[in-house]
Amino acid sequence: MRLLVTGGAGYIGSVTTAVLLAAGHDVTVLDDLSTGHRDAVPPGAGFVEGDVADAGLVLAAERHDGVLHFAARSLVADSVADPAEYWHVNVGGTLALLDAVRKHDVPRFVFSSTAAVYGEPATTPIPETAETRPTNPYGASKLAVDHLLTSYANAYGLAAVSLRYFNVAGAYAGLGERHVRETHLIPIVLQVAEGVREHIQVNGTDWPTHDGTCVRDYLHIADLARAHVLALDAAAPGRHEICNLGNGVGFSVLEVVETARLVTGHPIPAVEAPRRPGDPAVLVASADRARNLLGWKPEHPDLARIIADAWALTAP
Ligand SMILES: NC(=O)c1ccc[n+]([C@@H]2O[C@H](COP(=O)([O-])OP(=O)(O)OC[C@H]3O[C@@H](n4cnc5c(N)ncnc54)[C@H](O)[C@@H]3O)[C@@H](O)[C@H]2O)c1
Ligand SMILES: O=c1ccn([C@@H]2O[C@H](COP(=O)(O)OP(=O)(O)O[C@H]3O[C@H](CO)[C@@H](O)[C@H](O)[C@H]3O)[C@@H](O)[C@H]2O)c(=O)[nH]1
Repeated sequence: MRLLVTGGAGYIGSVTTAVLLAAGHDVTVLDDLSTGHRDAVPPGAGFVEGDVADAGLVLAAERHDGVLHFAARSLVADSVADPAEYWHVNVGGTLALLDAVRKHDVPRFVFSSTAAVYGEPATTPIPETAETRPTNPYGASKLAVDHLLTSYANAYGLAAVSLRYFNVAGAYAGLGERHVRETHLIPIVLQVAEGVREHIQVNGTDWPTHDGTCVRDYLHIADLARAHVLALDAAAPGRHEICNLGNGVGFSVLEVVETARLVTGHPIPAVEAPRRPGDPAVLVASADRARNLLGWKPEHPDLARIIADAWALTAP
């Protein structure tokens, strides 16, 4: 297929681009490089520097079979402090992109949704049928797009798939997390191991979890990327499919730090810090739907392996 990948210079978009190319697809990346890197775009993909709202220029030039939409603002705490950009980019930008998709008759649309749409879940692991009550504007903006896609599939026949990622980590094909301002747990923990930071701050030790720290479901980037290739095949006209992507096992912040100590052989000092605004206590996926609909199964569920792959790329 000929595909447009928005956000393909970012962490998840670049790895997925590499996997799509390996699967034989043609890929053009559209990215404004606001948080991504030009050199992360895999060789073999076309590159256009621009905003998602400029997608019409790319889609007008050539017929495309699908769009994979990764470009977004995606930091929970930032979205609480300054929500405007989250609504503008994540909802306004996506709406402009979908206008271009309709105008140029692009049949398939795969969207990076998130576990953050669920908020504090009533049950764990979380199925797609769980109530959606996001605890931060980031999750709310992604949920708004999920609703948008349902209506576009129903009314305009779009073949849409929302993939609700839980916490993506690790590295693949020489590509890993490389944010200028890093906020994600595993890359920060590895920066401590590397000696770039003195310690890891544990954001809250009084959460209602077994050790008082937040629990997340960490998924290998290679497994996540593969789900996108499967989603393109599963997409059906007039349907909006929603699938969680996670391993179904949760690890606390302290368990992640301890695993990273074992993997790296470094002490990784941890200090207690206040809770981070917008954080839910526990997010663990039920990914049964992805298994059944996409035929997807994680191949690298081991947390130590996920951390080791990231460490292999960053280790001094
Ligand atoms: N990292 C995770 O654990 C996680 C979990 C759930 C969902 N997601 C979603 O996955 C997607 C990718 O996340 P990531 O971690 O790779 O983030 P990232 O910041 O590394 O990548 C985002 C990319 O989009 C580009 N971009 C941002 N705004 C743009 C715009 N208006 N026009 C064009 N390009 C733009 C950035 O330059 C960057 O290259 C996001 O939609 C995010 O919400 C991530
Ligand atoms: O220095 C740090 C960094 C993080 N954390 C905690 O570690 C957990 C995981 O945090 P992080 O790695 O920042 O991921 P999340 O905030 O869970 O968000 C990620 O995972 C979500 C899905 O669960 C996605 O929607 C988001 O885009 C993605 O950033 C949270 O409890 C954080 O408060 C710390 O304690 N110290």
